[in-house]
Amino acid sequence: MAVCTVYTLQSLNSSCSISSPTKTHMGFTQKQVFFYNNSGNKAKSRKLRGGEITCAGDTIVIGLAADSGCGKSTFMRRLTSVFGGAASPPKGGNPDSNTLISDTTTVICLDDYHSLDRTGRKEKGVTALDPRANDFDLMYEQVKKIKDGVAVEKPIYNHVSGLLDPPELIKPPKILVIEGLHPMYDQRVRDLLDFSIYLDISNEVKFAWKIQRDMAERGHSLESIKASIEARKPDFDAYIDPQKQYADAVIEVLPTKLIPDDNEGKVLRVKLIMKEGVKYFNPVYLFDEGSTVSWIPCGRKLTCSYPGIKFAYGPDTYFGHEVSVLEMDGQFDRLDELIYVESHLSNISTKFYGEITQQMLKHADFPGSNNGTGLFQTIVGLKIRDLFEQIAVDKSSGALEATKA
Ligand SMILES: Nc1ncnc2c1ncn2[C@@H]1O[C@H](COP(=O)(O)OP(=O)(O)OP(=O)(O)O)[C@@H](O)[C@H]1O
Ligand SMILES: O=C(CO)[C@H](O)[C@H](O)COP(=O)(O)O
Repeated sequence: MAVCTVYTLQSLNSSCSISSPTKTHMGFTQKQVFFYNNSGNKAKSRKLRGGEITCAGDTIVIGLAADSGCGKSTFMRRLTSVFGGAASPPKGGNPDSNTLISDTTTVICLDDYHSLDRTGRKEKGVTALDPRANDFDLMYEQVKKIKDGVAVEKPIYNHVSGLLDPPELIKPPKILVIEGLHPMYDQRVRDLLDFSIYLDISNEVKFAWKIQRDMAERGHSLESIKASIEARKPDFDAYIDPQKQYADAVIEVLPTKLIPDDNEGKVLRVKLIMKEGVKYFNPVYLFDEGSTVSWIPCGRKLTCSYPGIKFAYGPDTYFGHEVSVLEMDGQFDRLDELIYVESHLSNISTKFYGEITQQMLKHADFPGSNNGTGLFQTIVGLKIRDLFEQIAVDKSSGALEATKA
């Protein structure tokens, strides 16, 4: 019979400590243990053999990188929905907070680590994409603390005023998502990530989306949108784009190949590039793992109007890494028929038959729900849930082993 000791459990995580009486469960003498973080607050809990084990430092960290206006917010809404429950800004806090909190996830926007406000950037002649306009030391220090189970006072960059507002308290969640321009730029921050995603929107498509949003919704002129994209491009190429080489999954959005010389940017070709050999992440495949497949699903079971839909799947290399690539060109006419495509995909980490289709139907009004952007964002959301659950199981069995020692 084993009894867990302060020493074995502390060795799991330096920010844990232990107290409380002994409890017997299935012949296994186990303490009812509680962990406290370094500030003395009782931390999160998880179940272990019927006993309640509460431990700081269980937060997994996901990085999502993309340029502004490339669909990060939409992706976050899909991701938090996979975990259930609505995401909202911290209650009673700054109305211009960029943070979104749900039961399981906290999404922080890395714009909050701008070290220069809008005026400061103008005076120094740097863009927000320039590392000199961002405080990577603080970003690292705070993400590390949250990962270790310690709450932090994170700054807020106010996108309305362009100023740095007083900080807000961020408590360690189960899943912390850091989204923004530079989650993978600084090696120290990159090393804290359990999984990373890069949204790679080609220039043509980015331009079309920017026009759609900034002209229709924000009243900007076509000329000013063009000028803003041009002004950001050198820094985007220098500091943002290179991060994709580090990503575990890349969603690449390109113009369609189904319409010759298309320049409308409405029909999209989307690739999901998945790195091989990443712990807790098994790439999705179509029909047969490792084969090269081309599939036109249009016909009896999937309604397709012009220009149709084409899928492709196969192995490739990406920045010297082995990857699997799933591609979808075209768009769905009827989302309920997506189940036909879903049933031909494997390793999708769903909990029940049709879960992808259900998620897509639930958010049919989100941008990209009729094409590969929505489909692949949903799939990546499910893979993140799976990764989180696998890590939790591993940590629980690690704790159990420790208690047996
Ligand atoms: N998958 C998509 N298909 C079509 N348009 C899209 C898609 N994703 C985003 N967009 C367009 O881009 C705009 C920006 O999307 P979103 O707000 O999700 O991006 P963001 O990266 O969070 O932007 P920002 O950082 O500037 O707040 C949307 O309003 C929409 O017009
Ligand atoms: O690239 C951006 C990240 O979303 C913004 O442009 C950056 O945060 C600067 O913000 P603002 O537009 O308020 O000056």
